[in-house]
This record gives sequence, C-alpha cells and structure tokens, in this order.
Amino acid sequence: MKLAIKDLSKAFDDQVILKDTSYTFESGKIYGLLGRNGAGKTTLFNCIAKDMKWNSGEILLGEDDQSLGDYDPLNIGYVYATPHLPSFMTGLEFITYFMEVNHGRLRDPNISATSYLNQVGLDQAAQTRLLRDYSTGMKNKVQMLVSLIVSPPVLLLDEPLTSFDPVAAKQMKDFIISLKKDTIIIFSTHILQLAQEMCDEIVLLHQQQLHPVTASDIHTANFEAEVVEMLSSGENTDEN
Ligand SMILES: Nc1ncnc2c1ncn2[C@@H]1O[C@H](COP(=O)(O)OP(=O)(O)OP(=O)(O)O)[C@@H](O)[C@H]1O
Repeated sequence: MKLAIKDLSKAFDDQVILKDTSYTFESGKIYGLLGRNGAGKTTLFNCIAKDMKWNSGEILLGEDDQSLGDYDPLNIGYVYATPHLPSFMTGLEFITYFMEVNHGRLRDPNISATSYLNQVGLDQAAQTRLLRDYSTGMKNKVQMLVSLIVSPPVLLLDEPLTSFDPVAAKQMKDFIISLKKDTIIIFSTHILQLAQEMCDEIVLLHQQQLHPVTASDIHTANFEAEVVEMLSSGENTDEN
C-alpha cells in the first residue's frame, strides 16, 4: 500500500503552509512527522483525511505505483490531537454504536465493544460513564479505539500517547507497532525519543516542505542535535 503526496500546496489566504511538496509513504513502516509549532503537521493530516481542501497537487492511495488513485476518506483513520466524541453517550454506547455503523469494516467482528474497551484499560465503571466525564487520556483511548476497530489502510495519529499513562502508552505503542505490516502509519510528535523508539522513517515538515531523515540517522547519538539544527535553519525567515 502506498500513499503518495505529489506537488501538494496549501495556503490559508496568504499564509503558505505547504508548497509543491512531495512524499511517498508505504505500509510496513511507521513514519514520524516532526516540525515546529505551526509548521503544518495537522494541516497536512487534514488534507490527507480530506477534512480540508488543498490548493494544488494530488494525494493518491493505491496498492502500488500503478494503482495509485483517488480514494474514499473512509480509508483514512485519523486520531485527532483533541478528541471529538459525543459527550452525551457513554464509552460503551459509543463504541457499540460505532461498531454497528461500521459493521462491514470491522477488523475482527468477534471482538465485542466491552472487550475492546477492557483492552485499553477502561473498566466497567468507566464504560458506563458519559464521555463528557472522561479525562483527556480516557477520551484519547476511545478515539484511538475507533480507528483500530476498523483497521483502515492509513492511520494518522496527531500527537498520540502524550495523554496516556505509562502503562496505557506502552499498550498503545505495542498495538500501533503490531499494525504496521498492513497499514501506513504516520504520527506527528514533538517527542524525539518516541519518534526514535517507534519510527522506521522520520519526515521533517519544515519551510513548507517534507524532508526525509535517513533511517541510519534516527538511532545515532546526534539525532536530536541534527533535528534541532535542521528545524532551526532559516529561523529568521520563519514565522515561528
Ligand atoms: N483553518 C485554519 N484557518 C486559518 N489558518 C489555519 C487553519 N488551520 C491552521 N491554520 C494555521 O496554519 C498553520 C499550521 O497549523 P497546524 O495546526 O497545521 O500546525 P502544526 O504543525 O500541527 O502545529 P503544532 O505542532 O503547534 O500542533 C498555523 O499558523 C495555523 O494558525
């Protein structure tokens, strides 16, 4: 599976966020998207998820180079940094409803809503509480579950794991890693250690362009210094 970004440009009025940038993401790898605050990571995710229109260029999905083409946004699982959940439903009601609506797309129809919620550490008492009374970490767990239950070919994670306790973070990390064979996983993070730990490839979004960091550099002692240096380049012209 491949997700190809070709000559993509996106601006908000006269603020250019992406300028003719290209990158190809493949399944079997976890990609870490790093960039300064306001560089455009969430904007890029919004474009890939088709939540937002872009100005020019293409975003294509396919099994291989020959089959790359337009795609249904249902192929994109998107875990937002700020969860969007119906506050008037309990966790169990929401996951049950979600599984009913997405009946034909479930990764494993034999796993129940209760079992999924238990797997992410939401016990029976939490499951029957209204989502508006959940902590941020609990909401994020529910949001992550939604994408994992339907197994989309592309999974976008906007700053995942930051609200999870150490046990939940470890569970989620293992879960994400277990998906990578069949899924294109791109996650944005500011935590370099997490990127080093989980990613096969790092992509820097800097000065309106996507830049690869070679795999051999990710695990070197100089990685942090190199990333900081790259993201600091052109600082005087950067609006951050
Ligand atoms: N809907 C919008 N309308 C106008 N400007 C926007 C909109 N969404 C984002 N922006 C602007 O685009 C720029 C990129 O924002 P974005 O949220 O994509 O950055 P980011 O890299 O995800 O940042 P952070 O690391 O701080 O989360 C910012 O200057 C932001 O204010």
